[in-house]
Amino acid sequence: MPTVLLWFGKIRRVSNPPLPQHCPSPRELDDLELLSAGAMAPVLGFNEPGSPVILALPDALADEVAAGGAVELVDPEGLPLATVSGGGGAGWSVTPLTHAQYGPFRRLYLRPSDVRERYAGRSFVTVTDAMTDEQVAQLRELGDVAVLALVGHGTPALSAVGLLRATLRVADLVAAEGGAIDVVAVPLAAHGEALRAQVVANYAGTNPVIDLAPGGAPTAEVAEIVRADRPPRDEQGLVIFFTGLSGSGKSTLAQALMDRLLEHGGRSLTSLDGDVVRRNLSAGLTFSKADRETNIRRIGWVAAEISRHGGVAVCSPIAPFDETRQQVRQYVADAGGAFFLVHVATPLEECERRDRKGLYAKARRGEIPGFTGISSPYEEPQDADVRVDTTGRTIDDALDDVLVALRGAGYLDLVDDEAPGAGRAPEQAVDLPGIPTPAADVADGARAAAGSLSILFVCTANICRSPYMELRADAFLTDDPTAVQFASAGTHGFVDRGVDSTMARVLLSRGVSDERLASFRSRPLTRELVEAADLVLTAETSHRHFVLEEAPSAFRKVFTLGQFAESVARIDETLVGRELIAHAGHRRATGTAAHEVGDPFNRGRAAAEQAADQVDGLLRVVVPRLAGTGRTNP
Ligand SMILES: Nc1ncnc2c1ncn2[C@@H]1O[C@H](COP(=O)(O)OS(=O)(=O)O)[C@@H](OP(=O)(O)O)[C@H]1O
Ligand SMILES: Nc1ncnc2c1ncn2[C@@H]1O[C@H](COP(=O)(O)OP(=O)(O)O)[C@@H](O)[C@H]1O
Repeated sequence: MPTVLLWFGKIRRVSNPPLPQHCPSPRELDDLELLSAGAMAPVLGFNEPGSPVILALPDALADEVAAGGAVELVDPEGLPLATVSGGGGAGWSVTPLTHAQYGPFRRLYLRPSDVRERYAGRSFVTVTDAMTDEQVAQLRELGDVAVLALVGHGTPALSAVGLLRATLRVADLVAAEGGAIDVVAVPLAAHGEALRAQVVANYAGTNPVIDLAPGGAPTAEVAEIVRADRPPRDEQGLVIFFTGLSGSGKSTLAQALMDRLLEHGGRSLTSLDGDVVRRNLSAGLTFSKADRETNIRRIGWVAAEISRHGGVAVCSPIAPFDETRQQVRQYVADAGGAFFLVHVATPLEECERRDRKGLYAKARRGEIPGFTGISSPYEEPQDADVRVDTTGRTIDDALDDVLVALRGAGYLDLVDDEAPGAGRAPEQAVDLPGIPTPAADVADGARAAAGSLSILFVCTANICRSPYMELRADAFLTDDPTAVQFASAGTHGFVDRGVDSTMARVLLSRGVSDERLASFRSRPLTRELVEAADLVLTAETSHRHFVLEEAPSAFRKVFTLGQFAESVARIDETLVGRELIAHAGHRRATGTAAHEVGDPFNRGRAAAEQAADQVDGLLRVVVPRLAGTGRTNP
């Protein structure tokens, strides 16, 4: 009880100096909760030899614990949760003080011993994603069930709250038909299969643990919950973060982007400009390394909160340090937003030539110490979504690079707004997605050739990853070159564009002819294209969700490329072609991060080569098995 704890706390503080306090990361807080409840047994503390359950303390505190002292772990609001102490080789033991008292669905976070007692005699199942029709049917068959929703950091496909809402909805549905079904929240962070099995066993005790059929689209009853939890990219909260030297053009481009966004309408917008923030949120901070870091973290924290609520934040500080930029990226990810990094890569000489505020001249004269680029470092980002050198370019032209990249990534479509073609080359003018494709294109003779399988590859803009897949897949056909027909489209596909120039060079270097490259034209995905294909293979899970929103009934034939490769590898080798697809549709591998083919667009040649290698590896597994149909079932 809180009063008793407070009382104990006072006694201890009177007799001993207060313990140093530390607030663990979200993942560590999940681990702490399970450790405190005995849910990880035989793992009982942090940092035990060979255990993945690690607590990272700042050096001074780690030394304190290693020397036999103790540290108090507190939640983000400062409530003491536990002490860790120990040292020696056996790890750090945890002494619980209290556990979190509130938070959404707190009542579902039960101790394993209570769960074993309360739900004795039931079947146990685990979920990490919204349940599919097949899984719901399975639940109905099982009778009385306890559903363990694994909601710890990095484990579920949805947010913890999203997964619990979706699972409770299904539980209500099934319970209404008579079965007893209860949901338990288990804050198990991603630590690998062994620990997961151990934790589940601790909750289930001697009751049977039943695996639900993997994969598939969420059942219609929870589709709304899933959509709200995992909005499509163009509705997701977004942080557009410009970084670059003073005078590189960050504020100018950010302002021009804001204007476009305002003209376009439909999103709530916040500007966090470097100079403006320094006059308000960060007033009083200097340009020391520590103060710059504080400044950027503040901007990042505010921007992340904006993204949490679905807004768009446009930030334009110098942000010279990679580590701080990564922290901001993490804040935004933790808030469920998307982070889009623009490196305004105008070289120092040009920034200094512009010297709009006369600061470079002063810095050169030594009047401003620690000036970025002159006497203080700027660490070039290696992870920018787009890199723009503004030298010798108009603002509109430079901004276009940002807009094309934003659209390519599926976040915002501002390329073809109310002022079409303004300052833009004709081949960059694009149509909005969703425009129905002409029927002639759908029928497209070769694609629908009778007897041969038609495979549709899908990515975002249909100018980089999916064209690579389409043009490259033939190379893995060994016997009959007509056994399988390959095509591609984009969830936000450009209309009638060629292959991205970097990816085109990679394709050329891998033996695809100039002629084939030249004949490729990009296009947006349509429901008809999905329906006409025997199999749809997407670059990323988000594309798969997009396809399923367009054509929910197609779910047995829509996979990420990586997921299909893994499913195929598990299916008996005698199954090929259409049979293989049908089989995989019922026994699909669960999608994992390793299955994603990330977007190399605008990230340079090395990133394109890397994506190409990944795709080649997957096509090598998939294509010969699909082509098997040409041999066994001509
Ligand atoms: N020592 C030093 N180094 C760099 N910049 C300096 C410095 N002193 C003042 N200024 C002016 O402050 C603006 C940069 O502030 P930021 O908040 O964006 O910088 S940081 O991200 O915290 O490093 C920057 O504005 P921008 O030109 O808009 O980038 C400068 O005008
Ligand atoms: N293509 C371009 N994009 C952005 N700025 C440009 C471009 N060409 C010239 N400039 C000029 O460069 C300067 C950039 O200043 P600013 O946007 O304040 O940079 P920062 O915010 O990075 O310090 C402005 O005077 C702007 O007019």
